Parts: sequence; C-alpha cells; structure tokens
Amino acid sequence: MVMNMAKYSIGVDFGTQSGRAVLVEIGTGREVATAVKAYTHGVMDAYLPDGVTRLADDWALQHPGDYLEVLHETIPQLLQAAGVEPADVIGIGIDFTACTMLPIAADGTPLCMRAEFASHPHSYVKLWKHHAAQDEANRLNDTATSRGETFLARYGGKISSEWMLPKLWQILNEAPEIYDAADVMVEAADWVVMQLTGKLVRNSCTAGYKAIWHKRDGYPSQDFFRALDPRLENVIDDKLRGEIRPIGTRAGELTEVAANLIGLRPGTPVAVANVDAHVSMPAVGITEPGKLLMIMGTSTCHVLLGTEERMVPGMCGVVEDGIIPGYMGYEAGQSCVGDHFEWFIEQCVPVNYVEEANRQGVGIHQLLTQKAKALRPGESGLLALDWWNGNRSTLVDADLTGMLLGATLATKPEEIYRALIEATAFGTRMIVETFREYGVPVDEVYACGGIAEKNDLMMQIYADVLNMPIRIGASSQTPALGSAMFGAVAAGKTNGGYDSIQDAAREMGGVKPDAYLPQEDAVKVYDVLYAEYARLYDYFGRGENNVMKTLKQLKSATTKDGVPVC
Ligand SMILES: Nc1ncnc2c1ncn2[C@@H]1O[C@H](COP(=O)(O)OP(=O)(O)O)[C@@H](O)[C@H]1O
Ligand SMILES: O=C(CO)[C@@H](O)[C@@H](O)COP(=O)(O)O
Repeated sequence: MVMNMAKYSIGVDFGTQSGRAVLVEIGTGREVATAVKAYTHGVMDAYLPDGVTRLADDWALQHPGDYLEVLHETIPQLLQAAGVEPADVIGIGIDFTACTMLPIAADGTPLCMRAEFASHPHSYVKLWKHHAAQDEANRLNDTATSRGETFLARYGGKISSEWMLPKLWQILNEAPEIYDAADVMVEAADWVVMQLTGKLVRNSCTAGYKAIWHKRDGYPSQDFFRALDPRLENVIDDKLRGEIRPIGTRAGELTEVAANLIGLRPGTPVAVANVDAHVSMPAVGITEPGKLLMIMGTSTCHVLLGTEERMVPGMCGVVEDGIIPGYMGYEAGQSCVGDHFEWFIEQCVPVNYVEEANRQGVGIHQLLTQKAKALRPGESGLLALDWWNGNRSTLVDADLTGMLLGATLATKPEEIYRALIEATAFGTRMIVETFREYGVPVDEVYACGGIAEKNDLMMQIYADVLNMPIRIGASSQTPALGSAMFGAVAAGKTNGGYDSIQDAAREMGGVKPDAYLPQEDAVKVYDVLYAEYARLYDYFGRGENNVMKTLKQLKSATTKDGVPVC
C-alpha cells in the first residue's frame, strides 16, 4: 500500500464580502481545495440586522457571527473535497481586512451578540471602510501636528479615519456606554484567532499599521492621549491591552471546542493573524525590496519592502518587520477600486446593456470590459478622479469624492467604465511616483486579488499607465495562500512546515508565466492624461478648490441619517 505522506496547511482570507479558505500542500504550494462563503449579513451600510435601525452616511459594519460561519462551513468543505485527514493538516493561518475592529466583553463575546446591545450600531464590527470617524481623525491629526509627535511621519503625515484610534474614539464620543461595556477593542483578525486558540494575541501587523504601535517606541504617550481627550489617557491599558506578537510566529493551538467545530485536530498550531494585503507578498514569492505588489479587490493596497525607514507623504505607513521580517514594510492604498465598478454597474447601466449581457450569458463587468476594450486610450474624451470612497493615498482624506470630466450627450457606459478604470490606474501611478520621489525604489510591479484575476483589460491599462510590466500572482486566492504559508511557519520545520516565511515563499509562492507589457502608443497617450489627472488631483485634493467638501457639508446639513430634513 502506498502511504500518502503529504502534509497540508489551511489559510483563510476574510475579505470585504466573503471569506475564502484554501488547503495547500506543503512543499509544492499546490492548492488542493478551495471553499468560499459569502458573509450572511454582507456589508451593513444602511440598516442593522434588526431591519429598522438606520445607519448614517459613511458607516460600514459587519457581523462577527459571519466570520465564525466562514470557519465552520469552509474548513470541513476543504477536508471533504480533498479527502485529507485532519491529522495531516499541520497549521492554520488567517488574514483579514484592516482596520476592522470590534468591542468585546471579557469572555470574548462581541458586544453586538449581547441582547441588550443588538440594536446599537456602535456594538458591531466597524469595517475598514467605515469612514464616519473622520472628525476624530482630523482632531487626532491636528493634536499630533501641534505637539510635533514624531509618529505622524511614519504614517505619511496623517492618521486615517479607517484606523483603530479614530474608530475607538468615535465609540467613546457617540456611545460611551458601549465604550465602557467593552473589556477591550480588538481587530477582527485577532478576535478570530482568539476563537481558535482561546487566547487574545494581537498581531504586530495591524498594531503597527493601524494602531500607531512601534516595535521599539510602543504606542503614543499617555500625554498625547490626554491632550486628545482626558478620557483617553489610559486608553492603551484600558482598551488596547494584550500581548503583541510578531507576524511569522505562533499565536497558540486549536482548542478542543474550536477543533470540534471546524473538524481539525485540537493542538493544531495557529499563526499570529495578518492583514490581507501584507500576507499576500510572500504568496507571490516576493521577499526582497523594490517589488511593489498591488492587492486589487474592493479596494487596492500597495505593499513594498525597503531597507531604510523613509517618510513618504500620504502613505499608510512604514513598519519595521511589518510584512517580511528584516525589512521595512511600506503600505499605501486606494479605498475604492472594485467598489468603483460595483457602484457603476449597480447605478448607471441601462437596461439594454443588462439584456445584452443576459443574451450573451455574461456578467455586466464582462460586457462592459469587452466593449471598453474596443476603445483606444483617450478615445472616450473622459477623465475621472477615483475618489468615490475618499482618497487613502496620497491625500488621506475620506471627505474627498468622485469626479468625471468631459462627458457629453454621446458618452457611453463603457466609456465611463473605462475612464473609472483609468482613474484608478492614475491613482496608482501617483502612489508609485510618490514612493520614488521620497527615496523608496519601485523597480517591478506585481498584482494579485480578485480584479487581477478577473479583468485583463484593467491590468493592461495599469501596465500602460505605469509604463512597467505587471506580473500576476500564480494563485487565484493569494491572501489565503499567504495565510496557509504563515500557518506552515507557525507549525515549524520540525512539524513538517517551515522555520521562516522566506523559506515558505521560496517553495510555495510565485507568479503566472506571462506578464502584461506596456504598449508604446498607449503609454504616450496616458502620459498626457496622467499630467491632467495630476493637476486635477492637486486642484481638488490639496485645498485650492474645496468644492467636494462644501458639497458634502451641504448634503449633511440637509439630511439626517441620509433622510432629507424638511
Ligand atoms: N470583472 C471585474 N472587473 C472589475 N471589477 C470587478 C470584476 N468582478 C468583480 N469586480 C469587483 O471586485 C470586487 C471584489 O473583489 P475581490 O478581490 O473578489 O474581493 P474582496 O475585496 O472581498 O477581497 C468587487 O468590488 C467587484 O465589484
Ligand atoms: O486596508 C487594508 C489593508 O491594510 C485592506 O484590508 C482593505 O483595503 C480591504 O481590502 P479588500 O479590498 O477587501 O481586499
């Protein structure tokens, strides 16, 4: 009888709309089985699950029960589909969107799961794209600037409203009863690991990028927090306490209860959690500086390694060991990429296009992409700013909004669709040029994530706009593969895994054989369009014309929770 000696690791990627799990063979990186579970409650941006509690503009919540469903459903499916025994799974790792945070009770129960708080918006998970803490972010940035806090430079000069402290402070300001009832506030990533291991272990990646924690300096001082708000003086001990462990280490082992629920063996090593973007880098095989990776889905994150700590305006952050141990990890991003196109297909596509897509048996994205492919660069006469969900990098301003220029009575949906794609590509070029200008080399570009897989036109446009080849990660589930690799590192070599993420990347990460190459004619036209984009970017984004903010203020003065005020 031939014995199957293969060993496996499981990675689970908790995205914006769904959780994706993969079972990966150690050594080869072969993805033996994949399972996807859409979140039952999706993204809650209008109502709570009670169906009556309305959410204000800029809110985006999730239900933590959905994360447990992902684990309970996908992991047994993986084992069954692959015919793999739980004993052959040597480790498990997870990654998450971030900062996606929630208040929990001392026993780990999310406050939204307690009956008395079920109709309280602040008791739920605040998703990364919850942008309603912009006031708190502005005040935090003003205080930090006036006090000359050195941490600001490591975050490109501004702390984003998407991150932990503005969100936590919003809870304190608007719902002190929830703030008080919370034992601690945690990243959803760490909460899921806690469900698996029974222990709260905070990961150094989210602490570093999203909660202003530094490997040597720790969190900002008590003085700073007191200056922000006297009630926050002890916020770290009160609400953010807990051991912070480096990525690439073990958080603990599966408890008996968790193991029974997900069909694995108790004692299986569980990796310290990671962020969906950062975890993808080794999965594409990148472990050295100069190679920018774009993780393209609902949003885009740009991650890059460097050897020195450079202060780059408007980047999300530079964190030592934040992505790969031994390097400075840089992150930048665009908060609206796939969401941009989703908005367009949901709100702006005429019925005859829907009928045509149905006749062809394709989705709207495919139909629009097909039609947009027939256009040459510049042919639409359109130019857009990609700020439909604010600007994450390089302006770090959630109050900026979208813009389309050049529309006429002849403008067609596919032209707008293409202009939106081009706008996101220009936004990426702005990020790349800013990195270079401030001394962080970008020599090669890679992409992964849902969009890199699904939209070849988009990838070609990015290659043309950047005038650089773009290589695509080999896996269709790159973050989940990265998490599985960290699971194998948590297991360690003696248990059949790896002793470092670099070792795992060498054997399990990689790219597809073909790259998207820039086309000379398109590059020339996009250089002209990009110059115009950059002028509009400064004009609308750096205070010369604050019309976007004026419009937003008028809107909020005439509506309350999205409802017109008579
Ligand atoms: N063919 C396509 N072209 C462009 N965008 C797409 C396409 N198909 C899906 N999208 C967008 O991709 C996003 C989902 O990306 P994905 O990477 O799958 O998930 P997540 O953001 O949860 O990690 C959605 O915003 C969706 O509108
Ligand atoms: O902000 C980060 C990572 O820092 C992401 O988690 C966030 O943009 C969400 O990513 P997705 O668009 O869901 O892939």
